[in-house]
Amino acid sequence: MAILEANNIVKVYGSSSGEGSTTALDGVSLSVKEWEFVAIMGPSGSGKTTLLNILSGIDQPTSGGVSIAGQEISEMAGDELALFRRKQFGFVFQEFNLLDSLTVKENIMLPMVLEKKRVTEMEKKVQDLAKLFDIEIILGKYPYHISGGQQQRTAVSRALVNDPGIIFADEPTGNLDSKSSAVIMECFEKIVEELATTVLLVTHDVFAASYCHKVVFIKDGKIHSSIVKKGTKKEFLDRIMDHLAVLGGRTYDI
Ligand SMILES: Nc1ncnc2c1ncn2[C@@H]1O[C@H](COP(=O)(O)OP(=O)(O)OP(=O)(O)O)[C@@H](O)[C@H]1O
Repeated sequence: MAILEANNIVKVYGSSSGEGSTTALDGVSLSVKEWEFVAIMGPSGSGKTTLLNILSGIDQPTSGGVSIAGQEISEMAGDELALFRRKQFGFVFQEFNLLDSLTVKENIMLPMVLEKKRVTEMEKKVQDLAKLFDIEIILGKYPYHISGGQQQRTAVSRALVNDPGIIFADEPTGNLDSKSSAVIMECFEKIVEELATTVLLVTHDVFAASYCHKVVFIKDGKIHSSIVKKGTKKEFLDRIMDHLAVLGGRTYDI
């Protein structure tokens, strides 16, 4: 069953008269199934972040609609959308976005505090996620005393505390070395396989994309093609590279 449906999304930045405007998305339709693990790739400026922001309700399309679990988010009012996003979505960004004044444990708990969850429930959730992502021993530390990979695993845990239906991630390995990137992508695999959550990410990183079930390629604001994983990770990585070579644009991280 599809958890996310995007229908003919158009996004124009700037004046609608056309003078100085940029058409970032030009009729994008996309369907993501429950428990699917999908990467969006494409050259710089092709519209990836714009698409992710519209699918996750951060930004509004100029036209077209997005429905999540059967609910049209483009028709929701401000407060209703904010509540829906808090309950249904988890976010992971390149920059980790942790609060330096809070410990790892407090950072993970924060979204549950906002939801006024019971302390025992919050404690259990933090312990379960910390165990799953191997960050139990750093729960009492502050973000500036842990590595980038540990910070990102903290951010991934925080994104999951309210049991979202979908995790949106924008370049989640962009600030990590190759070893930490592999660990983060294994965390996303666990999110899909063990927590039965859908993951949609934007990446320039071919290695990261090779962990996904499917890669959607975007060029000049349009869906260019998509490929589904078959065979080994290495075989999928080679096919992704072949598609990117056809797509052209900037050099990708490998
Ligand atoms: N707020 C904005 N105002 C005006 N134009 C914008 C804005 N945000 C993005 N754009 C333009 O829209 C197009 C798509 O940008 P977007 O950031 O979605 O691409 P991207 O594929 O994520 O790029 P990158 O890989 O470099 O991050 C680009 O031409 C960009 O310059």
